[in-house]
Amino acid sequence: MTRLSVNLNKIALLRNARGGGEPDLSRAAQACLDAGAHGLTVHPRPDARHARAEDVQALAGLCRARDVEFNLEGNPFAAPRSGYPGFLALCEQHRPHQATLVPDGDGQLTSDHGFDFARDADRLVPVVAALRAMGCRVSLFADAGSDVATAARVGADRIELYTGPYADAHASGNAAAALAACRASALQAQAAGLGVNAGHDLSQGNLGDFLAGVPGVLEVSIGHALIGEALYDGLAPTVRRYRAIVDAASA
Ligand SMILES: CC(=O)[C@@H](O)[C@H](O)COP(=O)(O)O
Ligand SMILES: NCC(=O)COP(=O)(O)O
Repeated sequence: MTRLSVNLNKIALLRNARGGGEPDLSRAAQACLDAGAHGLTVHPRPDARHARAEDVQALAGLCRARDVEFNLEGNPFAAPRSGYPGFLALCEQHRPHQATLVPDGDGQLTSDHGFDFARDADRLVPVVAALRAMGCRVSLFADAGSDVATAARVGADRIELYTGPYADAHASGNAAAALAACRASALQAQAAGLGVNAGHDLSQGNLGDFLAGVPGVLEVSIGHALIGEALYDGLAPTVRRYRAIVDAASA
């Protein structure tokens, strides 16, 4: 069964544009859960452009109260700074159910690659161990075609396949090769004992084909397209449509 985690970064981005409290992240979170989202995701960035440390606290509490998964994303190697205590500190304070590690540079517009496992494996080992000791499931952002089995050797529970290239290929009408690469990496990860999540630029237009082509995806985290589509159709109806897609793929 594939679970839907709604990423709320873009609600926070809109709120921050005016510096006040609207749109209210907790209200949006409640609406997503009421409409059937299985969990919530945020990816606070060190520049605090969208989700912030106080949002992490609020959403962690809400997810605990609603007994749903809270997925916190971030780069464990990014330096703490004013307003961003660092990814491990956020996990230590708020204990997300899942910590998804993403190797973003500080200045990146958005996530655009997974870990280089040959280079990063050694320094991931203590980080993964520390997060697991906090009780977090650990997922590592991974490119299709990378050496995903290494994620098991560093102690991770899951990988999250970076689906940006698949989404781009789907938009240009020729997703077969990108989908085959995701499928091969998912099978490789599963053979190594890892669970497989997926995310980035998934949308109502490409999600069904993705789930039909990649077996056993446990969770998709979706934000940018979902929040954009919700501008036209409303947040609750949009979440319900995503739920229908993941439910159909899981049937
Ligand atoms: C890991 C991933 O693909 C998402 O977290 C994505 O990075 C969303 O972040 P932004 O909303 O900052 O683009
Ligand atoms: N992990 C991916 C995520 O949380 C959402 O990515 P996007 O849908 O905002 O591109």
